[in-house]
Amino acid sequence: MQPPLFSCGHVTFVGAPNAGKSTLLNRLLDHKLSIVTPKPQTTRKKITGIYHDDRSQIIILDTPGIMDPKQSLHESMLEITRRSLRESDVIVALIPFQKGDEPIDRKFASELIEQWVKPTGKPFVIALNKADLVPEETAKEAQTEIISKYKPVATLALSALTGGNIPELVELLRPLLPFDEPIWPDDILSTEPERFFVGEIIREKIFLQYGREIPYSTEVVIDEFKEQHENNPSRKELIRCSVIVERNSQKQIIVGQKGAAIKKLGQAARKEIEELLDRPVYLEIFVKVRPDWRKKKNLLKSYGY
Ligand SMILES: Nc1nc2c(ncn2[C@@H]2O[C@H](COP(=O)(O)OP(=O)(O)OP(=O)(O)O)[C@@H](O)[C@H]2O)c(=O)[nH]1
Repeated sequence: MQPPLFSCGHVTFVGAPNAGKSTLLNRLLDHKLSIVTPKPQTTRKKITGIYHDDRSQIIILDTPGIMDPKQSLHESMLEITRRSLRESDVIVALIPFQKGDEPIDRKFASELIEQWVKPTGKPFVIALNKADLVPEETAKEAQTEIISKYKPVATLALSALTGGNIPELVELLRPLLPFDEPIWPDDILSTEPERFFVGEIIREKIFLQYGREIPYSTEVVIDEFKEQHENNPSRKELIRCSVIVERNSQKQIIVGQKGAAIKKLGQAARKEIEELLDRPVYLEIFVKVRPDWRKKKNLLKSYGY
């Protein structure tokens, strides 16, 4: 008897900031890979997560949310999303339900599908996320409307937060992928290196701890990531990083009174980095002012945008 055919391919998650793309990626992988915060525009770079089961390998590209670009950083983020769409075999357009009179943002949904998804010519699924926020009847009506308007390969109402209809999404995607051997070994969850995730954890803690414009004006750069030698009694991993801000006043906020805020940041980040790496870590954080870094192409390039 022939063994069952194996499917392997690239799927891009695309949608508005805060649609729940990162939550969905983490839910599918059953692992916190992509940082999640209640603030929009948390994801700034493409995150690759690899889903495995005995019949498929789905290489998922989580992308920065689509928004009106207000500065060079946003342009670079949108270019990352465009590139991911080009690399994908299938697209999952994420449209979240919202509380209130309108169950979904119809204007944005139309822009997303007509301007971003359809021009790629790739097969697409529309996932209506946050289905836990609306009654089942509302979700069904929205699905009917979406099918007749945009003619996707399929639609599905799901909840990345509660896990509702997540296995069904995999079942929908599998037949849309090429029949192919797995590209990656089955114990690999991501192709990004450890230092990338270390930077992301620090960025997440900044998003969670500081208010207003601070998270958006901040970038994290890992300057040094060094395993300590056997003869060092603490044998801790040494991680030196820079938190880049745009103005001196922001530096003062990051540091806080007598360094209290940066100490809190360091403690929260270190705890999670140690969980990720499964070894003790010595984390040093420096704050550097780089005026208008979000508008400067050369600086953005050096930060990986
Ligand atoms: N109620 C509800 N909330 C959700 C669901 N999925 C995600 N969220 C919440 O929505 C917020 C944004 O989620 P993210 O996963 O960071 O969204 P994103 O699309 O990756 O956002 P960006 O990084 O801005 O592009 C978080 O507070 C999540 O907890 C869901 O199914 N139901």
